[in-house]
Amino acid sequence: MTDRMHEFSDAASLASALADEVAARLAAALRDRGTASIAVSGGSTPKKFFEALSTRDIDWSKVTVTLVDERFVPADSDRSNHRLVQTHLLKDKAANARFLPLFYDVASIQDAADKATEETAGIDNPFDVVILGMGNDGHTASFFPHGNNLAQAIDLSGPRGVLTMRADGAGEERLTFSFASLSDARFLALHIEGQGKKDVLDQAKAGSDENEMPIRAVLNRAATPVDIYWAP
Ligand SMILES: O=C(O)[C@H](O)[C@@H](O)[C@H](O)[C@H](O)COP(=O)(O)O
Repeated sequence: MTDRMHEFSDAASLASALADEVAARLAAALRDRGTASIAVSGGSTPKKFFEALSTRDIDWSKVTVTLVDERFVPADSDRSNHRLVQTHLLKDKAANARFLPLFYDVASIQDAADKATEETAGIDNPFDVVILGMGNDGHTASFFPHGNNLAQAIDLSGPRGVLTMRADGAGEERLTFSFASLSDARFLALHIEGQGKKDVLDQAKAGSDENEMPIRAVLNRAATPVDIYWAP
């Protein structure tokens, strides 16, 4: 699938432009269907974008926010993507958005994945907006190289929903939406920053082994063209 590069001079201008585009997409969904949905990634990159998006004046009360993936930690952990989104996005104008977590304090991570699948099943398909990040190892979402459930996670013939992932380099066990849940988002963005991540992207584009660099599954097989947002 073709991707579209959007390059910016700095992280602040990228954050503002991506927030404008996402707010416009969500507003269009609200106008056309009365509701809107967005799944965002965690990590360190999205903070400025989240802060900018939180100020955009749309009817957030009809927007469902969830996570592309989550570490299997409670929301009070400093490793929690829920905590990251609560701190940087779900405030200001976006304070009254509906948030659906992936982590649940249940007996096992599989029970949490099953509950997250059940709780998010009510979100209309496809997502209106999906924001992906990318690690220096070429992972995206929690599709980590050689992850124990990677083949299932990036199999587009698989079901929509949340599955578990364990992998070297992932730290905690992970909860992640499947690629089938994310691939056909109406707006599918990859948000990366720094020359190092640009080099990783170029390396991913130069090869085809998705087990080695799972971002390749998104770049090569996503149903929706990927809009890549990059700043040095
Ligand atoms: O839970 C996570 O860590 C994210 O969802 C993950 O997929 C992230 O997007 C990349 O690891 C990039 O992280 P950085 O932005 O910190 O480089």
